[in-house]
Amino acid sequence: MKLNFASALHTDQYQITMMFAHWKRGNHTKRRAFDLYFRTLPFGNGYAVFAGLERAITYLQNVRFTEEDLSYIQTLSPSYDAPFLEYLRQFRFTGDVYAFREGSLIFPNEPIMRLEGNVNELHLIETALLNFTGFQTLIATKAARIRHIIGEQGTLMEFGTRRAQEADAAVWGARAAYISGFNATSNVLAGKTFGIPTSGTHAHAWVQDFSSELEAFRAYADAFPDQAVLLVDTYDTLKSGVPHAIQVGLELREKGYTLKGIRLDSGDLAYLSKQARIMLDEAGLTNTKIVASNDLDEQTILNLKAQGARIDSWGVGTKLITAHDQPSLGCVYKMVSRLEDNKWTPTLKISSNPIKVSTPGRKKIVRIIDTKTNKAQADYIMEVNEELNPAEPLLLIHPVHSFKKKTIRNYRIEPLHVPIFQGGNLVYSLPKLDEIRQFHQQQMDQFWEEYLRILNPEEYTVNLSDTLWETKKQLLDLIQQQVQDLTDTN
Ligand SMILES: Nc1ncnc2c1ncn2[C@@H]1O[C@H](COP(=O)(O)OP(=O)(O)OP(=O)(O)O)[C@@H](O)[C@H]1O
Ligand SMILES: O=P(O)(O)OC[C@H]1O[C@H](OP(=O)(O)OP(=O)(O)O)[C@H](O)[C@@H]1O
Ligand SMILES: O=C(O)c1cccnc1
Repeated sequence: MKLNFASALHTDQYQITMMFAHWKRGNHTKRRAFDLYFRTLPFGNGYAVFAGLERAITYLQNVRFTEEDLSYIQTLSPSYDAPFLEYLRQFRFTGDVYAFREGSLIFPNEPIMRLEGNVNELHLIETALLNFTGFQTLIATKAARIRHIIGEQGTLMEFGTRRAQEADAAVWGARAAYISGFNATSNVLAGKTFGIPTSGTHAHAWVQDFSSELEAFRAYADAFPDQAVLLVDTYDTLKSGVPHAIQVGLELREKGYTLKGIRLDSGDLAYLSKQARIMLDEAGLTNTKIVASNDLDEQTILNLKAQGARIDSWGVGTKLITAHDQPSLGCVYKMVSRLEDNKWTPTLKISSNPIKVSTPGRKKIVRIIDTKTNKAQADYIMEVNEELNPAEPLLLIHPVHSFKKKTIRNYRIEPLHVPIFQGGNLVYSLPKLDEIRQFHQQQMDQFWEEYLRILNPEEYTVNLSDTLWETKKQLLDLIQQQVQDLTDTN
C-alpha cells in the first residue's frame, strides 16, 4: 500500500474541540473503549463485506499534525495556546485495536473494530475510520452481490473511475471490488498501487477517429493482435460493428492470432449478445469472447442471464463505484466503556429508537460453526473476559423477538477479532491483497445460500451473551431511573 493519507486534519472540528477541552481539564489521558459498527445492512443484502482495514492501519500508523496543520489550527480558536499546539505536535496513536479481517462477512451491530486508548486519540481518529471503512465496506458488499449473481464463471471488470465520487473513491473502490471477487480494474493507479490485474477495451472515440469502423478495428488489432477487444456499437451493432469485427478476426486468424473479444455497450444486451454469438460462431470465431457494459448492476445482470444472454465478461462502473442504490453504510463509532480508578465501567447511548441504543462494554465476538456442515450458525458477542465452552449447548435468543430461540449443539467457535495494534504498535502482519480475496471467498463458502441470495435473504443470527444483555438492561434501567428522578424533582 503506497497511497498515504494520514493527515490529522482529516477529521471533524468537534474532535479537536473535545481534545482541547479534555486537555485543558487534564483528562486527556483517561482510557476509554469505542466500538465501530453499522446498524442496517445495505442494498437489502443478508451480509456486508468488511473492507478498509488496510487503509485504517496506514492512517493510524502515520497520523500526525504537521507544522502547517498546527499553524492552521491556531487560527481556529483563540483558546488554542502554545502548550496545546505542542501537545498536538507530539500526537501519535498509542492505542489498542482489534478488528475483523478484511474480506470477512459482517453483520449489523457487530463491533467491526474495537478500540482502546486515551480519550483524545480515540476522538481524533473517529471521523477518518468511519470514512474509510464505511465506504470500502459498502463497495465490497455491492461487488459481492454482483459476483454472487455472476457465479464462478464469468469475468468481472471494474470500470467505475470516471463516475466515482472523486479520485480516492475510485482507487479504494477498485480494491474493495477486487476483494469481493472482481477480476480486474480499468484503473491503472489501482493496478500499480495494489497489484490488481488491469484490463480494458477501447472507447467509441477510437472508432470515431477513423474514416471507417473497419479501418479503426484493423488499426487497433494491429497494435494488439492477441489482446484486441473491439467496441462494436458505435454505428450499428449487428449490421456494422459485429461484421467488421468478424472481418478483422478472420484477418488476425490468417496471421495466427485470435480476436480476443467484442464489446457491446448499448441496446438490448441479451438479444445483441445472442445474435453476436451466432455470427461469431458461424464465422468460426468460437474463442472470441463477448464483453458487455452499460449501467450494469446485479439486478440487470440477473435479468440478462435469465434471458439467456451470451456474455462472457462484464464491465461494471457507475452503479458499483457509487453504490448507486445506497450511497452510505451509516457506520457509527460509540463509546462503550470508561476506565476509572482502574475499573472498566460500561457506558451506553440511549435513543428513543431501540435499534439505536448502543451495547455497553468491551466485547469480543466469535462465529459459531456447525461441526458437521462447517457452515456458520450464528455470531456471538461476549464481554472480553467471557469464555464459551463448545462442549455445552448454546441457547440463542433473537435480540428483538425473544420468542425466537434455538439451541445449538455440535459446534466449534472461530474468534473474529484479531489484534491489530497494541500500545500504538502494529502487531498484525498485513495479508497480501490476493490472500484477502481468497479469505473472502472462504467466508462466502462458510454461509448457506439462504443468507447470500440478493433478494429477501434470511436474517443471520447475531446474539449477545447473557452477561452483555444483563449489563445493557441494568444500565438502561439506571439511566431511565435517573431521568425519572430529574423529572420528579422539576
Ligand atoms: N435485455 C435487457 N434486459 C434488461 N435490461 C437491459 C437489457 N439490455 C440492456 N439493458 C439495460 O438497460 C439499460 C438501457 O440503457 P439506455 O436507456 O441508456 O439504453 P441504450 O440503448 O444503452 O442507450 P445509450 O446509447 O444512450 O447508452 C442499461 O442499464 C442496460 O444495462
Ligand atoms: O456504464 P457503466 O457501468 O458506468 O460503465 C462504464 C461506462 O463508461 C463508458 O461509457 P462512456 O463514458 O463512454 O459513456 P456512455 O455511457 O455514453 O457509454 C463505458 O462504455 C461504459 O458504458
Ligand atoms: O476499457 C473499457 O472498455 C472501459 C474502461 C472504463 C470505462 N468504460 C470502459
